[in-house]
Amino acid sequence: MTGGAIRVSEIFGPTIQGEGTLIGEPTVFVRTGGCDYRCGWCDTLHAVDPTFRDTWRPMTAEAILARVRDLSGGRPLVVSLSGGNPAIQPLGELIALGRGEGYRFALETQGSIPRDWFAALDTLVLSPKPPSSGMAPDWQAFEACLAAAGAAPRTVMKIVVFDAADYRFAREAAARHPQLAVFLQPGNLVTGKASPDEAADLEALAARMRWLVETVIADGWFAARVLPQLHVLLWGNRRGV
Ligand SMILES: C[S@@+](CC[C@H](N)C(=O)[O-])C[C@H]1O[C@@H](n2cnc3c(N)ncnc32)[C@H](O)[C@@H]1O
Ligand SMILES: Nc1nc2[nH]cc(C(=O)O)c2c(=O)[nH]1
Ligand code: SF4
Ligand SMILES: [Mg+2]
Repeated sequence: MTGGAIRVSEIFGPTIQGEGTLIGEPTVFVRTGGCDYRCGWCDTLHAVDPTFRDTWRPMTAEAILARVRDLSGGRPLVVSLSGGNPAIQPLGELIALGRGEGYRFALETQGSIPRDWFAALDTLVLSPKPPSSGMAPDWQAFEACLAAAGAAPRTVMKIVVFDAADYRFAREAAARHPQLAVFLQPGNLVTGKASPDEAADLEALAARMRWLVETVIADGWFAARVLPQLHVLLWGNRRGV
C-alpha cells in the first residue's frame, strides 16, 4: 500500500444514516478495513477481522471520491466514514477534496487514535466502548481526539448499551464530558458469524430498547437520547444498507 492509500472494505449507499445524531439523513458510507479494537459484539467483523484482509482494497482519495460521486449522482450529501476504525487511515485529503465539492463528512470512531484532520470534519461521533464489549476505553486518547477536533465539527458521543453495567458506564462517560450530546444505542446481539446476513432478533432489540428508555426515564437522565439502529429495524443485519 502506498503512503496515501486508504484501505477500504466497502463503499455503499446512498441509504439513510441509521444511527445517532444524523439518523435519517441520506448518506454514502465509506467503510475502511482494520481496527485496533476487537469488541465481542462487533457487528462489522468483515471490516475488523484480519482474515477478511484480502477483501480490503487500497484506494486513493480521488478514487474513493469518484465512487461517492457515482453513487450520489454528483449531488452532495453526507459521507459517513466508518470501519473498522477509520482513524487508522489517512483520510485528510479525501475530506478536503470532498468538502471542496460540497460533500459533508461524518466519522465514527471509538476514540483511540487522534488525528489532526478531525478538525476538518462536519460531525465527529465518538463511541467509547462499554464493559460488555470486553474493551477498556483509553480516556487519554479519547481526550486527545476531542482536542484534535477542536470546536469545528459537531462532536457527539454514541454509546452502545447491552446491560446495567454498560448503562453505568454511559453515565460516567457523559459526566466526564458534559459538553457532548449523548446518544444511547441498544446493543444488537449478532450471532457471531463474521459477516452476518441473517434477520435481526427484533423482539430482543425492542425489549432492550424498552428497558433502556425506562431506565433513562426512571433515572431522570433527560439529556440522553435513546435511538435504535434504524437500518437494523428495516433490513436486519444485511451488509451494504
Ligand atoms: C462498527 S463501528 C465502526 C466505527 C468505530 N470502530 C466505532 O466502534 O465507533 C460503528 C458503530 O456501530 C456500533 N456497534 C458495533 N457493533 C454493534 C452492535 N452489535 N450493536 C449495536 N451497535 C454496535 C459501534 O459501537 C459504533 O458506534
Ligand atoms: N444505514 C446505516 N447506518 C449506519 N450507521 C452506522 C453504520 C456503521 O456500520 O458504521 C451504519 C450502516 O452500516 N448503515
Ligand atoms: S471498535 Fe468498532 S469496528 Fe472495532 S471492533 Fe469495536 S465496534 Fe467493531
Ligand atoms: Mg454498523
